[in-house]
Amino acid sequence: RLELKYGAQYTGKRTDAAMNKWRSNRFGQFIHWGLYAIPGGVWNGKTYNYAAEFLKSSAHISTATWDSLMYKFNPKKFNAKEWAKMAKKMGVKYMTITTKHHEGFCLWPSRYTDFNISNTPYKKDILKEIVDAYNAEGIDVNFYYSVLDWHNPDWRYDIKSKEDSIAFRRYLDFAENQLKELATNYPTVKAFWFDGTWDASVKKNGWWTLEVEKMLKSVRPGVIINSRLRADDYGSRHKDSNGELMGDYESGYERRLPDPVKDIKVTSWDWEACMTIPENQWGYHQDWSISHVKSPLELLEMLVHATSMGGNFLLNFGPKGDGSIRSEEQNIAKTIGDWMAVNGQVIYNCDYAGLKKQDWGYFTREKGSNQLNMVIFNVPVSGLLHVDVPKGMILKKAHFLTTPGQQIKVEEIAKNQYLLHMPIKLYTSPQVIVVECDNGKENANKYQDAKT
Ligand SMILES: COc1ccc([C@@H]2N[C@@H](C)[C@@H](O)[C@H]2O)cc1
Repeated sequence: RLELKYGAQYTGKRTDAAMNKWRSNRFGQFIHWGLYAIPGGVWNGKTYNYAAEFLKSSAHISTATWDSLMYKFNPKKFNAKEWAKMAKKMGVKYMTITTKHHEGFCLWPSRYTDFNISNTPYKKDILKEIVDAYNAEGIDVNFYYSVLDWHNPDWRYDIKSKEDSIAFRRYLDFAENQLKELATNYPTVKAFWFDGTWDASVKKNGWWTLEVEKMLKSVRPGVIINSRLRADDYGSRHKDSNGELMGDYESGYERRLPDPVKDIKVTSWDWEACMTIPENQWGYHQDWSISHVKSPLELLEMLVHATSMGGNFLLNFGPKGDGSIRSEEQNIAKTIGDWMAVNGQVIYNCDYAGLKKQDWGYFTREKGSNQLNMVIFNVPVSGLLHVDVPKGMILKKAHFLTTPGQQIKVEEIAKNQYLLHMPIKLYTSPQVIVVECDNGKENANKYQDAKT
């Protein structure tokens, strides 16, 4: 083991109230909103297929030209309460919003740069309106903050000269001041989601990433920091040079999920996957026909998949420049919300159940509960759901969550193996079966292994 000054500050999962709440939330809404939402991926009549929040670079737009979009930011259809109501109906328990994306434009009236909401026609502190509206719906709010900043002249991708190190040190002070401002002026913030930390300049300043983590936790005790902020003494990111996870949860799953078999080790730490609805658009893009757009059920399966592996799922919305929410996103919020209203108990406060992944779907389990949840996406033509249980676990009664009176047959077919007999019919949404189980009891070993 290496002696590290800027490595992981602790090992294992945090078990304080703030982290327990973050973990039990499970389902969150990501919001990417900034100047990039105004052009929405189109510039001088040309549509750029790359991620809309990167239009400045994909269309080779000068910083002066891009930054003048600030004078056009005046979202006439913006209504924070409507956004929050939609999110509530979708069933999210938290929301993470881009306070500042790579473009450097700040949604809050920062003292440390004029490139912020107060110098737009909108003028008002739009971040405060959003935080207050979501908190009023009982939804926790977290802040996304990009360390990478295309606007600030002191930003550096690498440190190659004395000038670079002097300028970048000014930049790090600027960023730390902004973060202190956010943690101080928005006291209900629960977590910080850092992005734009992959460049050499940041990797060479691991000390700063720990200083920021400590500062935020002193200004806002209990606040939660993602691993993506952190670099250690040797520039190792997310996990330090001893392989220990830095920050409070792993944030390496972006537009992808851990494999239920190959990546089963993620169940031993906290993690979150963030996901776009199109293949790769975080900010609003006018034309979603350029890629696959995930269906509500595709996204719902990802949420269940994440919960089944002990992780959170952060689903991204990209509001338009006028503050309205596109119909595809409204539809997804409604469809997922309808399912969550009935079945949310198999997501909220649920975790990895400790059983082997089966083809028909996912297991989840509420901490300490003797109830096993089965969420079925792929109904087998036989109607027989195979379940392998860990030694000493016994399955008893089972029923669909929505029809507790109607028993589902639980058949023990071999040692630690069961089949549940699912009525064969057309199902048009994911089915939930709850199974009463006993642990720690040895089932009579009435099955012997074949001699081979
Ligand atoms: C160079 O690759 C990327 C990919 C995505 C990002 C940003 N991270 C996501 C969470 C979005 O904010 C996206 O713009 C930045 C650089």
